[in-house]
This record gives sequence, C-alpha cells and structure tokens, in this order.
Amino acid sequence: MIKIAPSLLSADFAYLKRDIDRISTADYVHVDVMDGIFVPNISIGVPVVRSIRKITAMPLDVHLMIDRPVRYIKAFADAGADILTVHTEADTPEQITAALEAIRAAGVRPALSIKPRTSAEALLPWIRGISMVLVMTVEPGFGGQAFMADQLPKIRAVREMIDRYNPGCELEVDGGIGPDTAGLVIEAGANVLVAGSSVYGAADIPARIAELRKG
Ligand SMILES: O=C(CO)[C@H](O)[C@H](O)COP(=O)(O)O
Repeated sequence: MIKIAPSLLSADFAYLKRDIDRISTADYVHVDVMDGIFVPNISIGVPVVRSIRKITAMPLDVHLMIDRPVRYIKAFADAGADILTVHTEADTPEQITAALEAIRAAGVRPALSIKPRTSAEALLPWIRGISMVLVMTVEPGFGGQAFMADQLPKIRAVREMIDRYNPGCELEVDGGIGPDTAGLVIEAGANVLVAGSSVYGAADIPARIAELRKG
C-alpha cells in the first residue's frame, strides 16, 4: 500500500492544528526540522514537535536536516516522534551508527536519508537495521522545488537493496512530489510519498491525497 506523508513545511504555522486536521486521511505527518547549518534554512524544533504530539494521533515522521543529529535524538524522541530520520551526510559513520542506536534505544523507528548527490551505496552499512530509507528528490532545505528526475535510477537501486537486505524497510521519497511525479516514484519502488506544496496547495486536500496514493 502506498502511504502519503504531507510535509508541514507547506502548512500555515499560525494554524498548525487546522492544517494537521486537514490531512487526516494521510498516513504520516512529515515534520521537517532544519538547523541552518546542515541545510540553508531554519524551520522548527523540539517544542513544536512536542506541541504537535498533543493534538494528533497520526504517526509523526520527523526528518532531521541537522548537523550531528546524535545530540538531539533523545529530545525528539521524548517530544513524541514515531520515526526519526537522520542523514548519512550529517556526521561521521561512527556517529551515524550512534544516532541510529539512540533512536532504537528510545523505542522510535530509525530511518536514514540521502541527499541527491549521495549514492545508494552510502546506505549499505546500515540498511539491515533501519525501518525506512528517505531518498531526497530535491536538495533539502526548501519546499516547492522541482522534482529531480535524475534520482529515479537511485530510487530503483535503493528498492533493490531493500528487497535484498531488509524487505520490511519502507522507501520514502521527498521533494517535488505531485500528481505528475507520484506515479514515477511509485513505479521506481517508493512506498511512502512526502508532499508539501502539492497537498497544501490543493483546493481539495483529501482528493489530492487520494490522487497521490493512486500514483
Ligand atoms: O524536506 C523538504 C525540503 O527539504 C520538504 O519535505 C520537501 O521539499 C517537500 O516539499 P515539496 O513537496 O513542496 O517539494
């Protein structure tokens, strides 16, 4: 089954409860955490995740676009994240292993993301022990960017890797996903689609979520 994870980056932060209620037919709430160092933008942090946790029972899929994420795993886990995604590029391999172990120890689903210029092979040291891979199909940092079609072969390669080493692992894609690109990433092997502007920019949000799910 295809899952949809609307990105709150495209929500109105003054009306977060309203905008989370509007995506109740989706599967995950995708929360983009940016630190202004790992990516050239600053978004939201631990207190906002804690507040969101109080107003929804939907799984919180928290994407940490932050440098040296091991420092903040416990705080985001305690705030109520259900999935915590760290980037392979955000620290040394040893510290990425430590971050994933800390996520597991906190009882949260561990996930690993790669930026567009990072190869699928970068996931190999960790692929057996993670719950989800997130392939970025834009340079992380901003919503509303164009989908990078040159990432499709990498999505296929990650799908092969998952089927071989960890078939229960989910494959999420993020960046430029809308009615024109959902089918492409599903065909390439993705089963979780993050979508910000195409969901929150839609006149009928439940209809758009259903449309994306069909691909
Ligand atoms: O992680 C992100 C940016 O770094 C966002 O989740 C992503 O870009 C979604 O926005 P859109 O669907 O508008 O492309």
